[in-house]
This record gives sequence, C-alpha cells and structure tokens, in this order.
Amino acid sequence: MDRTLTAERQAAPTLVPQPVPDAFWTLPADALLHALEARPDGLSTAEADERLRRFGPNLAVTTTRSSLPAKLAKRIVEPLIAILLIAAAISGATGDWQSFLIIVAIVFGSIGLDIAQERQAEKTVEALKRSVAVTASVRRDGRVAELRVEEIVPGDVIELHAGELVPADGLLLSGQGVLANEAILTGEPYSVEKRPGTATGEALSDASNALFGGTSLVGGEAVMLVTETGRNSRFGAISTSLQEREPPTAFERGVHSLGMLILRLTGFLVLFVLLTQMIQHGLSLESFLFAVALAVGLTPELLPMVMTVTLARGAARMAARKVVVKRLSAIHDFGAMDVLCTDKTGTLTEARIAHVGSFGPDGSDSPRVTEWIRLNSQFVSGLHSNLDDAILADPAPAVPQACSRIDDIPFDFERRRASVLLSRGAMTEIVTKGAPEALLALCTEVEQADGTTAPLDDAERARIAGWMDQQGRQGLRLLGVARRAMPAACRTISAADEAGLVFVGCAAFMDPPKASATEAVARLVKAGVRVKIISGDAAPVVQHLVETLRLPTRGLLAGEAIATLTDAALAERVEETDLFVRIAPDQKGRIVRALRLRGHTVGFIGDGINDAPAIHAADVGLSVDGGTDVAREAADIILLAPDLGVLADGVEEGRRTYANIMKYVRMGTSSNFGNMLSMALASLVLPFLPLAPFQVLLNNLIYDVSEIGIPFDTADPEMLSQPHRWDMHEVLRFTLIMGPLSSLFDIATFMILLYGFGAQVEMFRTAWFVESIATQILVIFIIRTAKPAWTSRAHPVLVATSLGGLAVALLLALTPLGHFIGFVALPAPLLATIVAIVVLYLVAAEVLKRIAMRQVGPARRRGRTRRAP
Ligand SMILES: Nc1ncnc2c1ncn2[C@@H]1O[C@H](COP(=O)(O)OP(=O)(O)OP(=O)(O)O)[C@@H](O)[C@H]1O
Ligand SMILES: [Mg+2]
Repeated sequence: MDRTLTAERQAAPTLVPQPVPDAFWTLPADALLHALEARPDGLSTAEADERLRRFGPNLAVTTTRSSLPAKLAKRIVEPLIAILLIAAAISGATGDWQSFLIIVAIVFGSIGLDIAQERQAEKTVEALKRSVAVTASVRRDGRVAELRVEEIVPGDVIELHAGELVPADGLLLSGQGVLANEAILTGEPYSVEKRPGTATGEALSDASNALFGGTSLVGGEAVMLVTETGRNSRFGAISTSLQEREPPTAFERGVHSLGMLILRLTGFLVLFVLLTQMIQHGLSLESFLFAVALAVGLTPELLPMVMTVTLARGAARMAARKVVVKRLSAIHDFGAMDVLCTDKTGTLTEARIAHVGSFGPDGSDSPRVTEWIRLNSQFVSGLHSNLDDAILADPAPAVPQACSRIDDIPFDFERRRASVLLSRGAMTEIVTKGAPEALLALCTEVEQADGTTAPLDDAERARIAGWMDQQGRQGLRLLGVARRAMPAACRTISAADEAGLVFVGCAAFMDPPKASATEAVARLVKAGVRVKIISGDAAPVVQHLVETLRLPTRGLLAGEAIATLTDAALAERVEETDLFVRIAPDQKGRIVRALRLRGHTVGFIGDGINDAPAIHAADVGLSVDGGTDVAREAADIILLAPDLGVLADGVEEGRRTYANIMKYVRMGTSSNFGNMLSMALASLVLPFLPLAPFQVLLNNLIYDVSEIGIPFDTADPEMLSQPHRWDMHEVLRFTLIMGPLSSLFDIATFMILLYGFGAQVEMFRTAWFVESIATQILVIFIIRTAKPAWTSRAHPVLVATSLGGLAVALLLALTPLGHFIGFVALPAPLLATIVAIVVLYLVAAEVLKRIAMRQVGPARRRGRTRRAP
C-alpha cells in the first residue's frame, strides 16, 4: 500500500497524503497528522471528496452488483443453454431458420425474464440495507457530520462512542476509558484497553494507541485519526468478508438438494431419450434438440430467481411494517423460529428509566446515596448506561464538592459494577456502584444514618438482602453503592480493591412495563413461538415484570447456576426454563446455542453491547434501530419501531414466504415433472416426437411466465399459524402422489389422441401442447392451498400471470398465429375432449391433494428434528 501512495503522491504532490508505515502506531500523532495532511478538527469536504476519488470508498469488499452483460454471460454459459444455442445455430446453418429464430427468441426471452426479476429484487434489498447502514461521526469542515462509513477517507478525524464499530484503521488522538473488543481479529474475547500516546513496538499487540476497522468500542469515548480505509485497512477485509457471507439456511439447503435431485433425474432421462431415439431413428439434430429442450423444461432453472424474488417481496412487505431485513435468508428462519429470546429493557419495558428514590441500609431515605452514585457516574470512564443517565438527570447538589478522578475500573457486564478512585479534599476514596446483591457480598461494614460505620454481620446482611428482594418484587431496579478510604498516595486501583467496602445504600429506578408487550407476546405464543426472557437484571425485578405483563412463563435460572452447568446440562435445562436472570453476555450466547442444540430455531432480540454475542449465535438475530452499532451489525433483522408487535407480523411474513416457495417447489415436482416425463416416455412409442423441440421450449417459457405471480400470492391463515421447516418427506410424499396422477392423465390424452381421433403429427402436437400447458398452469389454483381450492382466494397478480400465460398459449395454438410454430386448427370435438380432460384432472388433483398435502403435526415434526441440531 506504501507503493501506491508514493506513486500517487508523485502525480499530485500537494493534495495527497504521504505514505504512512504499516505499523502506523509507532509514529507520534503530530507526525501522522502531518504525513496525512490532516488536522485534529478534520478535513474539508473538498479534500475528502478528492481523497474518496483517489482511494475509493471505505469498503473492504467491493460488493458491486454484477453488471447486465456479466449476468447475461453467466446464464449463456450455463451448459444447457449453451448447448441449446449451439444446436440452434447448427439448425440455422443447415437451413432450418424457423427453429433457429424461435429457439433463440425463447432462450433470450426466459433469460431476460430471469434477469429483470432478479434485478428488481436486488434493488429492493439494497435500498433496505442502506436504510439501516452504520454511520460514523466524522469531523468535516469543522463540524461533526454523521456519514456513511463508505465515505470515510484517510486523514478523517472520527469521534467514537461505546457500542460503536470502528469503521477504519487509525490512531487514537484522544480518549477516555477506551476499551476495544478485537475478538474478530485476535480471537481474544476480553476487551483491550486503548490509550493515546506512542507505541514502542511494531507488533500488533503493541498497538495500544490504535484502533482497527471491524473491531468495536465497548467502552469509553475516542477521537481517532484515520490512516487506512477499505481494502488497505489491516483487517477490514477480514471483518467485512465475515459480515458479507450469508450461510444458507436449512430451508435453502433443502431446496438446493431437491434441485440437485431433479437435475440428476433430468440427466438420466435425457440420456435415456437420446439413446432410444438414436436406436430407433438414428442420430438426428431434431431428436438431440428435443432431448435438450426436455432438459431445459425439467430443470428448475427459475428456482434461484423465485427464491430471491419471493424473499425480496417478503423483505419489502416487512419494511412496510417497519422491519428491515439485512440478510435475506433470515426471513426463512424467522418463519421457522419457534423460540424467541428477548432481553428486558426496551423490548418489554419502555426504557424510560427514572430515579425514584435513594435508601440507606436501614431502608430510610438517604440523599447521601444519590450523592455517591452521582460521583461515580460523573467520574467513571467507559460505558455509561441508562442508569447513569437517570442519576445524572437529577438536579445537581447545591454545593458540588471539589473532587477529582485519580483512576477507575469501568463498568463491565461480567462484574456488573463500576469503581472510581476519587480525591475529595484530603480524602482518597474508592466509590463502587453496581448490582446490589453482589456488591453487598464485597462489603464488611455499613454506613449508618449518622454517618458512622458499623460492622456488617450475617443477620444484618440477610436483612438487607431481604429488603432488596422486596424492592425488586415491587418492580424497582436497585443499584447499590459502597465506598472505602484508600491511602492518600494511592494512584491506581484494580478489581482486587473492590473488597472490604462500606455499604452506603441503594438507589431505586423505575422502568415502566411496555403495555403493548402483553398482546405481542400472546400473538407470538399463539403463532407457536415460545418467548423466553434473558436479562442481566435481578430475579425479583424480572418476575415482577412478567407478572405485571401477565406473560406466560415458567422456570427460572440464574447466571450463577448456569456458570456451573456443562453445555449438555444447560441444554437439558433451557427447555423448561423461560426466565433467565443475572446473565452475563457470553452466557446469553450459551443459552441460545443450547436451545439450538435442542433442535429449536431460535431468535434473539436485544439492543446492547452485551446482547451482541447472543444475536450472533441465534438463527435470527434481531435488534432495534436505536440499538448499539455492535448489536445492529450482528443482527439479521432490525426493527425500526421498538415494538414487539411487529415481530409477530414479521413471523407471518416469513411463513408466507415459505408457503410461496413451497408452491413453486410443488409445481415443479408434480405437474411440470410429470409432463416432461410423459413426453419422454411418449417419444419412445410414438413414430414422431410428441412436440417439436422449440414447442417444448415455448411450453416451458409460458409456464415460467405463469409462475411469476407466485411470490405475490397470499397464504392461508392455517399456513401462518405454525412454524414451518423444510421437510423432504413432505415434498417426496407430494411428488409421489401428484406426479403419477399427472402422468396418468397425459397417457390417457395420448391414447385418446392416437386412437380416438387418429391424430397426425401437427394435430397431435397442437392438442398435446394445449392440454399439457392448461393442466400445468391451472393446477396452481389447486395446490396453492391445502384447503378446498374454492375457499382460498389467490392473489390477483397470480391470477393474472396464470390466466395470462394460458391465454397466450391458447392464442398461439388455436389461432392462425400458430402456423408459424407448427400448430394447426383443432376440430371442435377434440377441443371439447381436451377441456373435459383438463377439468377431470383438476378435480382429481383436488381430491388427491388432501392426502398429498396433509399437514404433519408440529409435535411430530419437532420430535424428528430434535436429534439433529
Ligand atoms: N452503569 C452501571 N454501573 C454499575 N452497574 C450497572 C450499570 N449499568 C448496569 N449495571 C448493573 O448491571 C446489571 C446488568 O445490566 P443491564 O441490566 O443493562 O443488563 P441487560 O442484560 O441488558 O438487562 P436487560 O435485560 O434489562 O436489558 C444491571 O442490572 C445493574 O445491576
Ligand atoms: Mg439490555
């Protein structure tokens, strides 16, 4: 990267920053600023634009959409299409211009259809992704602007806060209690402290003054000078590639393996047809083309497109309900989700936290408690929580005491407390605030109402613990505070100093329950989704909330107990437990993994830094728009409105998507497959090909067009009321019943045409074309629902594409237009017979689908998947 910088500097010496060494953290800030032609108050927009042109956007992986020619090329080189085009060219060369023209038109028609649909879907998804993209606070033109991370350039100065992602590599110019999580690069799960200054070593572990793209800030505030962006950044490439990868869901894998199965069958069938044709009539271009056309008809070539379009439609509809899908395939998991884990604050409560009182150890009002907590909140560095905000929102004391910070141990979710070493007049003191039960265990004395201290004996300890419990049961969140005098010379503290403390008392906070949560949870439960609460808060508070909201929950497990359980033992317990309290961040992830081990499809919704591991571990990671960057980045789905109600909507949408893709799968595996199979068999016994090759292709194209409406279709309420998972058994059962039915009617048609009407080539082909396309298209109205077809109304778009497709087919076959493609007018009795066959087929399909589509109960289904995590 140095080389490119040097080259560019020669081209435009005045504007371009000088090269910075790889180990940029060994340079002093001034030198770096100078080299990058940057200033602490940031670049101007003009400078930044110039650099953006030069260095490119700050993207580690350029995920530009493939261009139109690339998409076209990709499809033309697909083996079947390529063979088809070559064969058509040979037809043309041998003088059969008609075949050539028709085949080329049909092939490009279907490719165009595919590309247009896919592009539309991609556009929708990209717009959605952009709407929840992460931004950064960048100093530009002397002001702080919220910019998309792509726009960041070397030399930019960025302000970072706890919970945000580091958007590029850079040097810490200043910072307060900066803690970075670099696990994504180093695998080290604990946060590392970062301080401004100059590092001595070139090793990455020496870079205590640098931040790297793709990592996150878990504590403190930082101002950073960007040194490298995009692919030049040290680790950006890794982190972005991790984020961009979309692993296929169980559903996608299932559909894919079905596609492969069909493909193999196709190969077998085509070879078989070719061989028998060769033996019977010798090798001819027409029979070769016929075999290839059959293969084209059989391959579920539209499946990827239908999947994408259906998912994109689903995403667009979710967006209308304020749910943004970042990873498309998460929609399936959303529909399949049968357990939803949620944290408490913000999802079940309003997250409007108010400080409602402060109490001494004896339970009496104590302004001193407020004062101490306030000092802690004010001076402690690192992550500030909404509890700190609530305390600091109180009016400040009339005479603020002259006080200064010497050192501190910032809050973390494992310890659940924060300590600060303060100097107040002649006194040097530790002030610790945090989860009260744990804090009480670190205390050996209590402060009494008159300010003197008394030893804390077991009886007093039990009494205070009982009092805390009682407050919690009334829904009050408590934060304890304790202190200890330190030697005047003390300059630093460590966690070991959080011991032998004097207990001062507790502050109480209220966070009103979200009234809408009751109904939202009830809807989820009704939809077959079990709701579990995983909170860092104390048991009584969580229980009080559950009672207030009347949530149906059983069982309770605390983080302390989970710490002693093995993963296997935890997996046993999670099933029967719905409330998890005093849970540390990594434990949140463990619980989610344990549930997945039990065969559940698990969703997790949370907004904090501490929720990110669980959001990541879940099948469906959910966060809210106001959540921290890390939580939003880890999530697959973002709720724009922090309302659980939209979740139930989203689940429905996921299931609708599933239902529609299953419709396409069913169409492909039954009637389409049956028709092509019949044609292959017919070619063996008929003295001529049942359809000319380009007629097979035309049949296929019209059929594809008719199916474009499937992603728009509505789904029966019955389909939406339970989680659904891909089930190969169901697909096979359906295929084995409906496939033969379709073939049975085809064979009957052949017989009637040959022996009843003595049809010759043209008439046979015309009649067969009409019969096969009509049955193939119209059966969608039967198999799109498990209920009697007339009780479930199809979406108008599906009606339009299906009937439109059929109309085009009939127009081609039955009017003089058809002469060009080798069709002839059919006599009225034959037409009437075809109509009768089609009607009979639809009636038979309606009857048989009751067996083919019988729902397997959810209990049985879950029992089957449980053993296979
Ligand atoms: N700023 C702070 N200083 C000291 N202790 C804190 C602070 N913030 C939170 N705590 C303690 O840590 C505990 C866990 O934090 P928190 O409640 O945010 O976790 P959580 O898992 O996100 O909970 P929730 O389910 O309510 O969202 C709190 O109950 C409180 O006791
Ligand atoms: Mg939380």
